[in-house]
Amino acid sequence: MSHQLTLDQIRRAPKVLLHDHLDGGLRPATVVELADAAGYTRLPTRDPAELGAWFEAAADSGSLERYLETFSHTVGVMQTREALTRVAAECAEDLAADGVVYAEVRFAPEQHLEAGLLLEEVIEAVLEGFRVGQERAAAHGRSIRVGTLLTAMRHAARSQEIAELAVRYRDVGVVGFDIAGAEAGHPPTRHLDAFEYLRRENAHFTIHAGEAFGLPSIWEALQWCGADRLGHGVRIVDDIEVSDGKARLGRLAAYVRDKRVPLEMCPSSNIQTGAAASIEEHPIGLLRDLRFRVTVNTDNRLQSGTTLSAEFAKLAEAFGYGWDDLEWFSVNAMKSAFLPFDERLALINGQIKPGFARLKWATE
Ligand SMILES: O=c1[nH]cnc2c1ncn2[C@H]1C[C@H](O)[C@@H](CO)O1
Ligand SMILES: [Zn+2]
Repeated sequence: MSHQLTLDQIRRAPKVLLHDHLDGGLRPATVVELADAAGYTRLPTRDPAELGAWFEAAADSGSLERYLETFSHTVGVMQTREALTRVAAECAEDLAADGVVYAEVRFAPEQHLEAGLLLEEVIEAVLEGFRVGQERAAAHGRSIRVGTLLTAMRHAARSQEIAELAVRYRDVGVVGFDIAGAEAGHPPTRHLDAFEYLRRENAHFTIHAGEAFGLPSIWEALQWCGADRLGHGVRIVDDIEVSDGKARLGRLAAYVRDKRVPLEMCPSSNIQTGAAASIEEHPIGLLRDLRFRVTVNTDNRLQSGTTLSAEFAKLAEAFGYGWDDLEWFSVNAMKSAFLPFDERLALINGQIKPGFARLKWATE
């Protein structure tokens, strides 16, 4: 039974993706075409293959700050309605082609105002793109549902405004809110007003925390801000001591596990930013063994040259994961989605479990 799963097999599994940035998932060829259309001249190369390699190499910096610098080019070419709609449509199509059946994709509307769009126009262009992409995928026999998360940048001061938009658009495709950007020096409590507002509105949010910065950031995100999920959260391992094969959880780690706080882990991204040393040493192995509510994600497919299937393939190789593990991660992710409970259940029982059952049966 314990044969190594291939990338091709994994692509056929019904997967769930909770942490994927719209401006970190463009096709390299699209970046080049959009740059040409907009007269954007700062790309390091106009050759799509070279550009893809450039993004990966530049993001492979060992520092979150330098990793984030690569976004100036993707954000730079995503300043018109047409560009935003195209990028969102291709995102939905690419995820569907990779076998993702439910995705939450995030972006920061405030970064797309350089050519004069209003925040509302940015959001509507992206929602339209996801609608088009889902339709195109369905026409190719691929079912995908995409929910949108609105991100506010943690170094900026627009989180309240963006949180209000997340609530305003919640019945038409926006399912939650997030903060992202450089973590050190920008604690989530700076945006407490926005989080308190969202809680009063019964809205959902996740916070990038415990990626470049350690336990205090995770503690603030959960206990001050009230985050439903943690973006990354890898540093929670700093509160776990392993000796003689036994793990001892500190109070924060115990809280995260006891409360079933979903961890949106992004293995390849963590290696590029220095949050983890290698796939083999990635905390996901320990956290999965300890039954934290771990999910597997891409973060930025362009900067990491990855797909959700490729992330699972790397984990399968490093930790010997098989279908049961992949199903566990997928059900974990679906349980943690910002969708109504009945819709989550319908996806678990209608698509994820039957899909894995078919794959297990076919490869027995
Ligand atoms: O992993 C990340 N940590 C913090 N910020 C990130 C990460 N990946 C992308 N971002 C930033 C850069 C994007 O421009 C922004 C919105 O998607 O979010
Ligand atoms: Zn992220």
